[in-house]
Amino acid sequence: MEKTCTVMLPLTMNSSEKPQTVCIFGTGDFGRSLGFKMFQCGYSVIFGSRNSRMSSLLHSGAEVFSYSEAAQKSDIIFIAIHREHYEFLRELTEDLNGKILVDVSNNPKINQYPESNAEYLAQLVQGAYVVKAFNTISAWALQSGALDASRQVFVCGNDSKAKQRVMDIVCALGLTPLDRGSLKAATEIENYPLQLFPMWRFPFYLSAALCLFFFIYCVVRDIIYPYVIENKDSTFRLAVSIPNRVFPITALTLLALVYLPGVIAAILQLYQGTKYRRFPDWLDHWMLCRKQLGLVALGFAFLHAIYTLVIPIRYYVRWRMRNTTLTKVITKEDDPFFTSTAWHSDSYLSVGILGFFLFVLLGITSLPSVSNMMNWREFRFIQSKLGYLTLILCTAHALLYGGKRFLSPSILRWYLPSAYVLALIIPCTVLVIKFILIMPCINNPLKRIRRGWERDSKSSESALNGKSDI
Ligand SMILES: Cc1cc2nc3c(=O)[nH]c(=O)nc-3n(C[C@H](O)[C@H](O)[C@H](O)COP(=O)(O)OP(=O)(O)OC[C@H]3O[C@@H](n4cnc5c(N)ncnc54)[C@H](O)[C@@H]3O)c2cc1C
Ligand SMILES: NC(=O)C1=CN([C@@H]2O[C@H](COP(=O)(O)OP(=O)(O)OC[C@H]3O[C@@H](n4cnc5c(N)ncnc54)[C@H](OP(=O)(O)O)[C@@H]3O)[C@@H](O)[C@H]2O)C=CC1
Ligand code: HEM
Ligand SMILES: [Fe+3]
Repeated sequence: MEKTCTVMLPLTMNSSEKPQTVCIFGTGDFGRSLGFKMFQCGYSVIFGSRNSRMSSLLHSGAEVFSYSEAAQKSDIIFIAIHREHYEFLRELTEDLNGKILVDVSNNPKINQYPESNAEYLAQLVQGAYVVKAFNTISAWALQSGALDASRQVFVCGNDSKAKQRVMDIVCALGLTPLDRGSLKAATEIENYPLQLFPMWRFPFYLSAALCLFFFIYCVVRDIIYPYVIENKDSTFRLAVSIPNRVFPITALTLLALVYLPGVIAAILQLYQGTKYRRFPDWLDHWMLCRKQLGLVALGFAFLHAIYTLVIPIRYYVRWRMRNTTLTKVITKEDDPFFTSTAWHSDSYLSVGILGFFLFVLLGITSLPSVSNMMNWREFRFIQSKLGYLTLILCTAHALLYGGKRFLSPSILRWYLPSAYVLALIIPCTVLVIKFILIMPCINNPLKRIRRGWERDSKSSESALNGKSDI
């Protein structure tokens, strides 16, 4: 669960105290916005600039000096300048000695330089304490106050006192500081705003691949097969029928893939007899993007629910109903009511609706504002226990929908079973393995491993004991 770490610090300055003076190098977009925000929050702001004339763009009360003069007036300096222009700071080494320099810079490309901008700044001005911060907050957001995106400010630096000073300022501006450790973390912090939804990439590509596969599969079975065998044009199915197969199948498969890494992890832990060995990278990454996988699955389930709503108003469905009724009337054929069929239809629909309800509940509890109100046990109860219940209900929905036809040879077309049969493979596998894992004879050793017990250390211990006995 991703919880934000909020460092609790006093937000306001004591009004009887003299306002703290901060210095900003650079009167560009970011420098001006940061200066304005700090001014609003009670700081006294001075700017260092190549041109020490007061600009009309700066807030009233701001003072502008040459870089060298400004540096002498404050012990904390924000460097709101692009990295390529840092070189002149070398000449100010004396003025900047012992000062805290806050590097706010970003680069246009990931890993553009061998070292991070903050480390480069630390090399240029050796006697200063460099802290990386604020690069994830945009100038526009600072100025407009509309911090719609993240309020998190990643901070890193080698000097803890300097870092704390910067974090105090972050808090005073109403933002959330996140301590990322030493200046070595600057590369990662600088790459962060350049990444485009990194945790969503795997779920996105996976769902696109699944959709494409099932789409082609359904086109072959439901459009090409009737055309080749009966010369029937079923292309109209491309609009609703096939999407309403592909989307729920993708949703169910993705939901199962949310719970698959958990069982693989449990099997690995049992096999290795310890929880202290790292999972392989692919499994680690998979575990970390389960939330995103789950939310993409929820999106597809929503599409299925909406497509299902329109079934009764479809021309094809109404035509078939009219046609069946007319045929029955003409042939004077009886149309008996089968309670078992009614049960079958109602039960798969009801199980689907309940599954969908729990699915939505999982989605709601993944909202930070909701998950922040829950403790760890409550969150795990919903995500893990109710999550499995969701998987059981959705799998049962598809199984019941298949009903008796499920594996009958008559539904094979060119030896291909219905798409939902394929869709059931992963969910059923996950549920069967989970069922085996929760059996006491397997669950108990697993629980012990998770509490820190190690099989190897015990066997090596007993081997040692054996040796000492000899
Ligand atoms: C709509 C939707 C929304 C979701 N939202 C969220 C969300 O907001 N946040 C979220 O985290 N997930 C979310 N998920 C994903 C999923 O529900 C959770 O990850 C859930 O907790 C998985 O349960 P589990 O029982 O499989 O795994 P877990 O119980 O988490 O773990 C499975 C196994 O891995 C082991 N394990 C896990 N981590 C470690 C570790 N670090 N070291 C050693 N062993 C470890 C456990 O001991 C256990 O054996 C969402 C899913 C859906 C469908
Ligand atoms: N804009 C944004 O939303 C964000 C910007 N940042 C970072 O903040 C820093 C400043 O960005 P931004 O304000 O947008 O950029 P601007 O181009 O608007 O401002 C850069 C400032 O650097 C100063 N400067 C010093 N030396 C030179 C030089 N040789 N040539 C040109 N300018 C020089 C100038 O100030 P003067 O004329 O007073 O000397 C100039 O105004 C960058 O490192 C950027 O990555 C980080 C997060 C968001
Ligand atoms: C509001 C809740 C739901 C309703 C009313 C509902 C209804 C239906 C209906 C009517 C069908 C048959 C479609 C057809 O005949 O073409 C169907 C099929 C199916 N549903 Fe649902 N469903 C719901 C939720 C879900 C959820 C949450 C999942 C799983 C994530 C799911 C997975 C499936 C699958 C896999 C099929 C088989 C698709 C096929 O091959 O045709 N459903 N559902
Ligand atoms: Fe989480």
